[in-house]
Parts: sequence; C-alpha cells; structure tokens
Amino acid sequence: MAASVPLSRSTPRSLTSFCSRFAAPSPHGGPRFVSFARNPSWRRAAASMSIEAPEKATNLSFLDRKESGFLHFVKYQGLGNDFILVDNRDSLEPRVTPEQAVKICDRNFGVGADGVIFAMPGTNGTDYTMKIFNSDGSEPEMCGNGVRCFARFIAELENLHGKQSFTVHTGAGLIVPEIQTDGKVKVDMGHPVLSAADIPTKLSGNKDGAVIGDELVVDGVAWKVTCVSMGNPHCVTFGTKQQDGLQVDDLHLSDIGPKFEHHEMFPSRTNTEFVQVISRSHLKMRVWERGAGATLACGTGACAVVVAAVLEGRSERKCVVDLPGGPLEIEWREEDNRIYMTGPAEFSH
Ligand SMILES: N[C@@H](CCC[C@H](N)C(=O)O)C(=O)O
Repeated sequence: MAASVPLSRSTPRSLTSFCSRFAAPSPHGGPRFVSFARNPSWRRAAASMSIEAPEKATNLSFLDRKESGFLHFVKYQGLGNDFILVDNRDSLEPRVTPEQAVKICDRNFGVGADGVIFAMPGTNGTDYTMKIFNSDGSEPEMCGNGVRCFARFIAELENLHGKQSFTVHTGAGLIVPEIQTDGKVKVDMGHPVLSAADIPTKLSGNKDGAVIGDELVVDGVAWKVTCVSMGNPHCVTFGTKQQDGLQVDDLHLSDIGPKFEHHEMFPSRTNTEFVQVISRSHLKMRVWERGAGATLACGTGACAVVVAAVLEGRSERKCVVDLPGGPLEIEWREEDNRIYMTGPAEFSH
C-alpha cells in the first residue's frame, strides 16, 4: 500500500480529524526516519500524519519534517499479514496507544493493518525489543509474520545489507530472525509450550498436561483440538469428531472463528487454525486470529499447526504450510525441540 499522506490545506476534513486523534508527540524532536531518504520506495510509501495542516511551504519531504505531532510509519506484510511499523528505538514506551492502534488499523477509516509493531531498544541483553498491538488494541506476546517484517524494517533503518541476524526480546522470550541472502527471513521461534495451564486452556489434557486431539464443543459440534502455545495461544483442529478431514475452503470462518476465540475454555482467548492435510509434508490452513479475525497468514499459527500435526501423527516435522497469503516453511527440529519458520516479509508498496 502506498500510504503517502501529505497533509495540506486541501486535506479532506475526515482525514485531518482522524489524524488528530492519534498524533504522537516526538520526545526528541528530531527526524525519526532519516534513513527513509536512502530508499526511494520508502520515500513514496512511508507516511506521517499530523494534527494540523502544515502552514509553511518547505522543500523537505514530509517524511523528514521535525515537528512534533507527526507519527512516522511504514507498512510491511508477510504473506498478506500486514503491519504498521513504528521506529521506537529511543524508548520502551510505545508511540501509539492501544486505542490509537485500533483507529490506525481500521481498514475503512484508518490506514488499515492487522497490527501495529514497535521497534524498541533491546532488553535483557538483546539487540531489540518487539512490541505489537493487534488491530483490536490487545497486546499479543508474539507474532511470527510480524517478527519477519520487524527484521526487514530494522535492516532498512540501520542500513544493513545481506545476511543479517538479530536477537529480539518479545513477550514470548528471545526470538532470533535471520535475513537470508534471498531476502526471506528464517526465524528461530523457540520451543512450543504444550502444558494446558501455560497455553492457557481449561481443557484438562493428558497425563503430561498436554491437550492433544481432545474434544471441544463449539456451538453444539464436537471438534477435535490440539492446543499449543508459541508464546501466544493456538487451538489447532483437523476436523470434528464426526468428520476428520477438513476442506478448509468450505469453512465459514467468520461464523465459527469468534466462537473458538471467545470459548470459555480459553481464558486469554485463542488463535484458531483449521487445517487440511495435503500430504505428510504439506498442510493447508486457514486462521482466525485472536484480536484480528481472519488474516491471510499467521506465522505462530503455522508453527503451532506443524507441532499439532506431528503430535497427532499426521505429518513429518518439516512441512510446507499453505496459508491464504502463500506458503511458509516450518520445521520442528527433533534435536533441539526448536521451531524454525522461513518466509517472506516485504515492504508494502
Ligand atoms: N499474525 C501473527 C500473530 C499475531 C498475534 C495474534 N493475533 C495473537 O493475539 O496471539 C503471526 O504471524 O504469528
């Protein structure tokens, strides 16, 4: 998306008033994204928004303006899961509140995105901290597609080229994305968490506390579910008790998704993945995300799907997972119990 919003006196009233509601103060007063100037496509598609129409003529691009009251941002997407990225490297205080994030993410009255991501200084010895708000303003622990976008954003901000790797502190702990020479990003997503209490789910689980192929009644239908946390909660299903073997294209996601998300068995709500097995190394899924609804892709969801498929004996540990926005490569390594996700992350034009 070319989100260029040069506000002027002719700016439509609706846009001006929208901007006024989420203009973020600049604590240091300096230009935030000086590095935008390096990349011509950023200069076109990166945007800033202000509470007021500029009065004075200037030769500077609006991206380089120093006035406080501008929120500078860019958009990235990973397989169509799209995010507004904000340079927050000077502070652990996000420049945008959850309420403002809801407005910015609105696809009709705002910029439109599945979430807002902040690039913050590192904590606990990491290079950076990633914070994210969902489009409903809630704050998830982790975001797989988001961390790939985050890595590309950092590389652009820091003017880094070629293979690069960072340590990123997230609500799910340490995450390590590595930009590959082909521009894709491979992410060490850490270990999956299987204990019901930690996911969290009230489903009782087996003797180890894991919920694998358990029954969950949703709207009178008994689904078979496996629950996995990738830092954030996931409920994965391959079908109902009656019908094992979903045709995911036939699902009415906006009907069934919210019923899983808000089910009483998930005290922190849940992301839900509906999965079709194409082969033992090829899965197809649709996702209903907590706090964002139906999205085109979910990285943590794709990881959870492979873990669930392995635990249910449906797939190998290395799979291609097809999402509506495209494929991700996922591997759950036996040697170290870590999950590796590889996929694209692109600047939104
Ligand atoms: N799309 C993300 C997940 C974003 C967070 C999720 N909605 C939640 O609330 O847990 C991904 O790619 O992992």
